[in-house]
Amino acid sequence: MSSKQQTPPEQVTDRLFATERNPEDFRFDASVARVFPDMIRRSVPGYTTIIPMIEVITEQYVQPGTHCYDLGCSLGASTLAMRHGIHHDDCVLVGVDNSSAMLERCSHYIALDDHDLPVTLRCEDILTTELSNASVTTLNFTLQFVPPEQRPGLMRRIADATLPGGVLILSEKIRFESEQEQETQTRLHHEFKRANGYSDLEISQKRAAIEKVLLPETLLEHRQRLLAAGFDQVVVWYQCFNFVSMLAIKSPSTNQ
Ligand SMILES: C[S@@+](CC[C@H](N)C(=O)[O-])C[C@H]1O[C@@H](n2cnc3c(N)ncnc32)[C@H](O)[C@@H]1O
Ligand SMILES: O=C(O)C(=O)C[C@]1(C(=O)O)C=C[C@@H](O)C=C1
Repeated sequence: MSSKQQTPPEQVTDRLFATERNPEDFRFDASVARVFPDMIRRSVPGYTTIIPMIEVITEQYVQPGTHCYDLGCSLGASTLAMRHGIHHDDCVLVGVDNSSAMLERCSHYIALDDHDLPVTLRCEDILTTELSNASVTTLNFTLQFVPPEQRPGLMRRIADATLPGGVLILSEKIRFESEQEQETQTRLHHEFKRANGYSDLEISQKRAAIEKVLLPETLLEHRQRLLAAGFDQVVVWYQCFNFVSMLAIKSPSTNQ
């Protein structure tokens, strides 16, 4: 998928939840794709730090002649960060998303990005997309939308596809064992949204819309599943309120 155009897609302010609407589960449809850069920047504390760090981490762990995957690539922000961190022209970079509305816009952003490494976009389910020979894989706020019972299988498939010395960058909204901490971190997250111009109505309607589709887990659940899947080390390299990013590493000495 590639189409060169001179102007980027219009930058639109997210007002999707600003007026009263019927309760409906959140979906990555065309209306979300249209406002997504604004929505994710104003909703996810640390997103604007995490994206450039994905470039730094990719640069550190990418291996020549390997595949790099961005699973749930949306408009390609994390894909482009990976692209800028890859300095081997024999690497293959693949972005996967099952929202055609997202991928259509993603292809424009990729065409506008002045960089030689080609990006392959697949409109596929990350649960079944082919993965192999991977040095760096990214799940930047995507696993949280996968049904929990499907998560162990996906983690195993990623770990099996990852070469010795390779990594998974996993960013997620998390929940906390302690009710008190859960309440404090949620309040601070909502304050972050308020500081970014979201009203109480927008915050509460978005909360209701994502309640059944964005299912956060604890850091311990993530860590245990990553280790059980075949990664050797899990490092939390970023946290702001209830949003974290982890690095799951396969030891260079691990035999496949
Ligand atoms: C929060 S967005 C990811 C943001 C993006 N990684 C970034 O850094 O800007 C989650 C994305 O995952 C995609 N997604 C969710 N479940 C998926 C699945 N099972 N297969 C493919 N894509 C999926 C959604 O369509 C959405 O575009
Ligand atoms: O948790 C929330 O309140 C959010 O709005 C988070 C979140 C996310 O983490 O992906 C939810 C949906 C959109 O993709 C943008 C942000």
